[in-house]
Amino acid sequence: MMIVPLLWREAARFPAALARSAALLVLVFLTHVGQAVAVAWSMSAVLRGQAQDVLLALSLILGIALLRLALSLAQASAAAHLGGRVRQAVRRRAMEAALVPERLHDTAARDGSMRASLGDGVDGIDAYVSKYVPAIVQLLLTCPIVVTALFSLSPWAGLCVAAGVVFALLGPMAWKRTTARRGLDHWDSYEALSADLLESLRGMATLRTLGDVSGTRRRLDHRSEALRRATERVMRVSLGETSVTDAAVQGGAVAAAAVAVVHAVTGQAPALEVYLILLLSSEAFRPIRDLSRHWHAGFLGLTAVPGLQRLGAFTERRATAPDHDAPEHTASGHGDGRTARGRTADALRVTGLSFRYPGAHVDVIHDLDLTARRGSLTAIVGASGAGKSTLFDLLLGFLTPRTGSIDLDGRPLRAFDIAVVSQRPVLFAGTVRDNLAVTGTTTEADLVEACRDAGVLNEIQRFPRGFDTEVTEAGTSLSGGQRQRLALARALLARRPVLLVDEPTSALDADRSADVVRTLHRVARDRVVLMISHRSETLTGVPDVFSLDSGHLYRSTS
Ligand SMILES: Nc1ncnc2c1ncn2[C@@H]1O[C@H](COP(=O)(O)OP(=O)(O)OP(=O)(O)O)[C@@H](O)[C@H]1O
Repeated sequence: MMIVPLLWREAARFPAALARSAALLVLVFLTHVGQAVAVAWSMSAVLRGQAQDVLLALSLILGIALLRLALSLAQASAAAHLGGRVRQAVRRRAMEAALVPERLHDTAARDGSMRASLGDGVDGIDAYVSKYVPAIVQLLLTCPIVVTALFSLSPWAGLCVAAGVVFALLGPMAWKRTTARRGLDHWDSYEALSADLLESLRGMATLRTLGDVSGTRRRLDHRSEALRRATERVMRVSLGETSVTDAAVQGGAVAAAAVAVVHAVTGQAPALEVYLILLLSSEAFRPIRDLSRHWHAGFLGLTAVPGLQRLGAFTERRATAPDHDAPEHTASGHGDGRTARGRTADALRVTGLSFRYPGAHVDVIHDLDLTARRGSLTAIVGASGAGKSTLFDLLLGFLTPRTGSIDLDGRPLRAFDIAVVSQRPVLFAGTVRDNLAVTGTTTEADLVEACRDAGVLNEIQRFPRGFDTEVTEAGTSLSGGQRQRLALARALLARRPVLLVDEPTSALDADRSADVVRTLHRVARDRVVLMISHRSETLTGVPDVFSLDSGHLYRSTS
């Protein structure tokens, strides 16, 4: 028997569902005991030749069997309900913890591992909570009753069964540590394989071009082999555990049967008592057999506990600041000067900003001051590794500065003040319309206007289904330039007072690039627009160009 307090706490969060599931399981068990008594009665009646009692006992057995069927169905449904509630709660908390910007900078986090924990790990927890936990409650409540009843019939039989129960429960504890260690090894192998698989699928095109498909296949084969070995080790240890439990159960039942035979031969007990001892000693071990069966069902989830714990799946998060992607509460329209519907702000001011990555010895951003104003574009240039993305992530609140402040019109900048177009924009599976409207409900006119401004309207209108065209996962059905311009349209539709744009024209030809830059200049009349760019043509006409060099910001002379 393995108790995981964390999972018990999860089950206890739903006391009514847990009580219903356990109570029904106890009732199902009591029908087994009732049936055992009725069978003993019928057999002793047969011996005594009392036909009426035999008939009565048989009717009782049939009635109990029907009752058990109904109770078992109700119990299965109660257990599924409990498991479903726990699964939902754990997954919700894990998702809340996983879908935070800080995760972007968690260098240890791998999407495949997270997927394994959130999927199979949480499903496994369901099995532990909905089946194993009620089975333990059943064991604790019913075993003492049956053993006491056996004691009252025959102290020796009671003693044999009690010893069998204790040995069946405590025996496997001898290698509890090995079981736990092998279980965790198994989960680690499983997570690693899931993570590698996902990464290989995502990078398939690159792997093909690099000619490393066979190398990746070999790596995945090694992972699979490691998982197979880990699974076998778990199976071996669990087989040992099952054998000990079975030996204890069989030993206890056989010893009690021997006592019953002695009673029968010596005539110490009437036939009814002998039959009762035989049948009840078998029933006394039923909760242990149930427990053993459910333990294996919940084992995968149990081993996923540390991974889920690292994800924060067992910790209730306090209410946080409004979601970065929360829909705007302003009226519709993407205020680009022609509509006055979006909120506006005058100045974004960064003062004395410093940042250092955890574990690093030097700051990536040094005492940085910057003011970007509404009315005209502000651009930042800098070599690779200068800290541009880090600065954007600080502005977006994905990272917490070591010193300094970021204000919008004199108050702290909030994540939902900002719309962003990143260098490699993320699109989601769904229609073009779904992707554009992620920041809130949008009218057709808004969509058309934003797409025209972003220079992507003509192409969308040429798609056979227009805005209802399906975009495949990660936007792979669109060109890089189309993705970039759709992302710009999406950012315009967000109607936020600050727009951050990272290399807005990196995937565009000269004509489209000029269109986008014109749009940004126009948008900047009504918003604070801060742009990272390397291309000189995008910097033409930009009054405020800053240069970032190893985390230090200088006003650029170009
Ligand atoms: N998660 C991280 N942990 C530790 N160091 C990091 C992390 N992310 C970035 N860095 C380091 O911070 C420095 C700045 O990186 P950053 O990505 O901000 O540069 P960048 O100017 O955006 O570069 P690029 O133009 O190539 O995108 C680099 O030296 C980089 O190695």
